[in-house]
Amino acid sequence: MSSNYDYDVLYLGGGHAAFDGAGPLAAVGKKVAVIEGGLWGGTCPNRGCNAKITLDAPVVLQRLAERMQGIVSSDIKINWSQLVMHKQEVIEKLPTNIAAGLTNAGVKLIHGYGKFKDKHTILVDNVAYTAEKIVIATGLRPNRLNIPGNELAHTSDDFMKLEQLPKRIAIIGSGYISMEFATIANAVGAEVTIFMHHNVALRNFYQPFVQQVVADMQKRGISFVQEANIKSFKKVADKLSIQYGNEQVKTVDWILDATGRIANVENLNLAEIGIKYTKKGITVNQYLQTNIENIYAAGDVLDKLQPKLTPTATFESYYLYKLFSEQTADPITYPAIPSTVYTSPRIAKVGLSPDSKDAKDMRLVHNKIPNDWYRQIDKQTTGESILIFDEKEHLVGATEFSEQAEDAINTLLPAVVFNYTKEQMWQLAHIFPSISASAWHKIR
Ligand SMILES: Cc1cc2nc3c(=O)[nH]c(=O)nc-3n(C[C@H](O)[C@H](O)[C@H](O)COP(=O)(O)OP(=O)(O)OC[C@H]3O[C@@H](n4cnc5c(N)ncnc54)[C@H](O)[C@@H]3O)c2cc1C
Ligand SMILES: NC(=O)c1ccc[n+]([C@@H]2O[C@H](COP(=O)([O-])OP(=O)(O)OC[C@H]3O[C@@H](n4cnc5c(N)ncnc54)[C@H](O)[C@@H]3O)[C@@H](O)[C@H]2O)c1
Repeated sequence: MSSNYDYDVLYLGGGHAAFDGAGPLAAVGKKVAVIEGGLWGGTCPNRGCNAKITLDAPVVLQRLAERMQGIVSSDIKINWSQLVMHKQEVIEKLPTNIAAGLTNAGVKLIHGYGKFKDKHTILVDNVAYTAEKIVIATGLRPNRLNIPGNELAHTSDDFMKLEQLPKRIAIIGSGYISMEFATIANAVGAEVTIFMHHNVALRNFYQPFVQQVVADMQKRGISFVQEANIKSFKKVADKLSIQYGNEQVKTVDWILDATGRIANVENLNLAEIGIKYTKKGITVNQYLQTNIENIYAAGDVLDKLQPKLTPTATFESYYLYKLFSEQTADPITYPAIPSTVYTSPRIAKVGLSPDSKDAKDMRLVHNKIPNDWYRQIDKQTTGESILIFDEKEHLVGATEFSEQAEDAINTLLPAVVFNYTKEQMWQLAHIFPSISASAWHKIR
């Protein structure tokens, strides 16, 4: 431990990028503090993953009942205000639990927004905290379209707190948040219109699968406006109007701006102490180290190629724990990071995409999900997967759209990350029947 500073490691921001590594680091004897201005746990538990998936749970039930129509009563209606209350009950303990976990591990918690005073000092409400190493983990915030009337639009944070679901909802953008929230709002009964920037939704996912999910959403009444070119939002009596395209107008009750998220790099005095960053986030080397030797960064706030997701933030936080506790001196080597869009059906993927250049000469196995007996038990009638094998028959990529795509892809993750041989694959005797047994049956 360094004697010159208050702490060995000080994290700025209290999301996954900080707390997943901060606890273990304190547990091995380092003096650690975390500064958080908002809720402990950051975006994922409070206004991201955990909150969103709770709102999605009755959609899954509704779809299941719809498929099992005739066997069970299919008329499942979702009570939005009860659902939002349930979501709140599920997530409201999380910040306290995360804070308690950190405190128990020996981490000092400092509440407030911090900024750099110098390269070893963070100021919170004019109180100085010094550390040998500082990790910037301040995450992202919602982008706001730079158009007249943008103050009339809302964010994903606002959506999840709505006490009543508005009747007509416009969603700007067609990325993760747009597609997931449109699915939920539509299932609850709202009339949803998605205004696309260009003509491609979920651009980082395998488009033939995305198109099938879009077609399903359209069948359920969600409208997609391509190349929307949004010009302004206006308030007209108690409604909102959207000016877009070629003098076109759409009247709605509520607008969700889901045009991406931007890095929290302002108000930290980064420029004053010379830390390099771009508008995509903080610039780091292969050790997650900024251009200032003792200052690191992790999580969504990084300018990086990896997806800005919780598993990435957790992996980076854990890497810094190992680096700071001298368990590694190696640069960070990212594993394949899986990702899911929680539409219904979902789209999930890991590793190589079927349309990538690297997959061109590989063996691609195309499966129709409804052909699998296990998916027939709840009458799944759509869904496909593509598995990609290299010349040594290692699984190097998998992508699926189906009701349980996230579980199918998750279960295949070790085969992709650890390059399992056929023999190793046979060493895994999965519980049967299960989604794991079903997914692994296809790769052995
Ligand atoms: C609606 C939504 C749904 C999502 N769903 C998923 C999902 O299903 N799966 C998935 O993997 N990912 C999902 N994500 C992404 C996931 O939430 C993020 O990748 C993850 O939270 C990143 O963690 P982080 O620690 O880097 O940043 P954050 O969790 O954003 O934490 C940063 C923290 O820093 C704090 N902070 C900022 N500035 C300061 C300052 N100056 N001083 C002190 N504190 C500061 C903020 O208050 C915040 O708590 C979702 C995101 C959103 C918005
Ligand atoms: N299931 C998950 O893992 C999950 C869910 C939600 C969010 N997230 C994370 O949060 C991030 C932010 O989500 P997001 O959906 O806001 O971002 P996104 O990058 O996924 O999508 C942004 C969308 O906005 C569009 N857009 C950009 N500028 C526009 C403009 N001027 N007019 C109209 N459309 C415009 C883009 O074309 C794109 O469709 C994601 O990238 C992801 O990292 C993950």
